[in-house]
Amino acid sequence: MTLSVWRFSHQLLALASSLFLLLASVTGIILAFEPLVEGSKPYSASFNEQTIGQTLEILEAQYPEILSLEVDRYNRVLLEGIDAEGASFRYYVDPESGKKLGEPEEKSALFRFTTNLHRSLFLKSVGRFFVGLFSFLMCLITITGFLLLLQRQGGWKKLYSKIPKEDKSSYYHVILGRWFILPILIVGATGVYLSLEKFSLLPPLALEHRLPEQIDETMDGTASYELELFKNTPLEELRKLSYPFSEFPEDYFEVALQDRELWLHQYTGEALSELSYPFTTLAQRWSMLLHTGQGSLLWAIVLLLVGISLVYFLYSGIRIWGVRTRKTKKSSVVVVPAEEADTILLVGSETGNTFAFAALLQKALLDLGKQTHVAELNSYQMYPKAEELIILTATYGEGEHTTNGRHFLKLLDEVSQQQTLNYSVVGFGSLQYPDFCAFAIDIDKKLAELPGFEENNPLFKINNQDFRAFETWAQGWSAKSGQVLKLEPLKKKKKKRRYIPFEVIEKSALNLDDTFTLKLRPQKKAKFTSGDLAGILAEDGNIRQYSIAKVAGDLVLSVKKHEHGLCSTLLSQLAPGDSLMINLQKNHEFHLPGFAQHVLLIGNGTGIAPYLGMLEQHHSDKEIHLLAGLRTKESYELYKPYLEAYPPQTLELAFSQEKEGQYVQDILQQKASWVAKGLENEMVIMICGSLKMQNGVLEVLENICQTELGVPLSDFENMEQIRMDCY
Ligand SMILES: Cc1cc2nc3c(=O)[nH]c(=O)nc-3n(C[C@H](O)[C@H](O)[C@H](O)COP(=O)(O)O)c2cc1C
Repeated sequence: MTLSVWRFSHQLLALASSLFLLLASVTGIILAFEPLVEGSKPYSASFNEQTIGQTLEILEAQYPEILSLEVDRYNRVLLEGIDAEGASFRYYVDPESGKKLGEPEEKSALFRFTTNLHRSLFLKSVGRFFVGLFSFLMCLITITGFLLLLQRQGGWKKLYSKIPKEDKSSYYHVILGRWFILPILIVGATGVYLSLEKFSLLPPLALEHRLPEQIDETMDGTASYELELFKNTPLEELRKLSYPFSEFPEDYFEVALQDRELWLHQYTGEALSELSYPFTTLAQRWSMLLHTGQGSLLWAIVLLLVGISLVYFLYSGIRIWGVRTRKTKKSSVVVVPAEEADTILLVGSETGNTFAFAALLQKALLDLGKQTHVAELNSYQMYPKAEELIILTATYGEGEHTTNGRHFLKLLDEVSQQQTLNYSVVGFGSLQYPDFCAFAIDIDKKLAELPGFEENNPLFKINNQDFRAFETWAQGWSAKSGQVLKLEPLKKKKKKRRYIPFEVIEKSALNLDDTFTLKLRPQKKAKFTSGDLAGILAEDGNIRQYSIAKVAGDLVLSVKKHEHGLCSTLLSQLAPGDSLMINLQKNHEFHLPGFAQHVLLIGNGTGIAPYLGMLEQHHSDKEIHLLAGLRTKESYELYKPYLEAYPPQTLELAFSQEKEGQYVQDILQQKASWVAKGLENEMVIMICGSLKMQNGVLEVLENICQTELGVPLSDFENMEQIRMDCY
């Protein structure tokens, strides 16, 4: 079965039973306190291997007439009898001294009310039926959830491996799911079992004893505690012992032990009848214990946590579902039929984000007059008028296809187009997964092999739905086609951005590369750190983001002035004393992780900026190396004051426009064995700057890992040892 079927079932079942589950969870939380309250009362005894016989001897010496003796789940010994004044009594006793401990109390009104609600919703049999049904649905929800978890984690072996942090609700939904799946399944299954039993759908629990035809007439006065069974059976084995009605040998002891029931001749101790409990009785008792926690404080606490976790699952599940439905609503407003379109935009998406990118692209293509048809990968068909095919796709599982793209590779073989299609593939993935954009890579390879397809733009991979990277791809497309694709900014969440005023403290002159640095001081309380992003609103209403450094509390950024760059022009015109509004955004993935002791910072051009702050902040607690790619020696002057104030352990500079014509990749390759050793010793490598440089560096790193260590780079990516912020 496919991922989407499991997800659909999981969501549908959860939605259908959400009200019941909420009610059952809240009442379950209250009822989990019952065993805690009961267990805390001072009536429980420790039996210390005491036998039934020893207990009877102690009790018979103190109480003139005993009717029955019962040991309950809390190890409380309940004695029923008639006292010297002829009055009947029923109380807990200490089996070692025979002393009265206290009288059984009635179940509290709160627990009675809640039990009724939990068991039958106050609807008697009808209610019980629904409770049983919903308990069954809860089992199905748990099983489908587990299958989704397996899919997500990439199999059993990785079930407890790291969970990439996406949004908070999914993250904790999965974390709690891993821990509570088994207890929830137990609660659900025992709930179903107890309901079946109440509807007499299971064999009856009562045993059918039969007396033998002949009963020994002996009445020799042997004391009951002398009887063999009582002498040899520990008290903890006993559930209930009922004394004979009279002294006649036809009346017998009724003994219920943990595993069987006996009728004992009251003088000879002969077993007149002995029947073992069938499986159903034991299952009923275990179900009761596991469903209610009665008798086990530890399990009662687990049940309490199960109740709380179920409430959280409902809350987070509804949030996840809401977010997905919103995202999956494909915002493509214009519908161009496949038969009419000259441009085909096919999308592989699971949770809808890629559709949001596709919608922007479709809009931009339509603006260029291209008749753009948008569809899922699985809808691939003949496109009689198409000239161009653009594929945007995510990757799931262990580098696998999205559900809506699972037939695509097969369809490519089966459906042949009449004319040649120019194609471009854009992969959306996450570097937190070992097989980054693997599905896009597969598609790209397949198209390259098939006749009738010609590559228009090379495969482009985007990490973490990075809109800046998508813009870079669009620029590549524009350069190739000679038409400018104008993408509207991605409307992610309609979060109100908070802008904080900063004052310009310093601005360097433009260097040969048209690059300059800005030092800005917050005019209000502002929380940020090196590696975070500064969003600056340009005249066209779009926001440009810059990686920033925090140096002595000030914000430092490096900007390359582009000829037509609205934002970079605006920034280049600032002078000390001017004010600038900045929207600060946390960029956790590009912070130095706490565990890192050795760090290799790799950057080119303006991508060096965040490192200036990291060097200052972590100068004393980490060993930091910097490998920087610049055009000329003069380009270095911009960063020199910062790097001299807090110099890295080693500084390597690659100048692409000087005689030696070096790139950071070249230096990295020269240091291959040092890099490999570092990675083995938990060194963290950070990469900031152009995507071209990032791709080159990743290629060299992959090569180093394979040749020097015999492992893929993804091993280190998964350990969060590779961190990137490229654009
Ligand atoms: C369960 C799961 C598995 C994923 N597996 C991969 C993977 O193997 N490779 C990869 O590059 N990205 C992987 N991703 C990341 C997604 O492909 C990425 O977040 C993508 O942008 C999601 O797009 P969508 O919202 O359109 O589905 C995975 C994400 C999830 C939730």
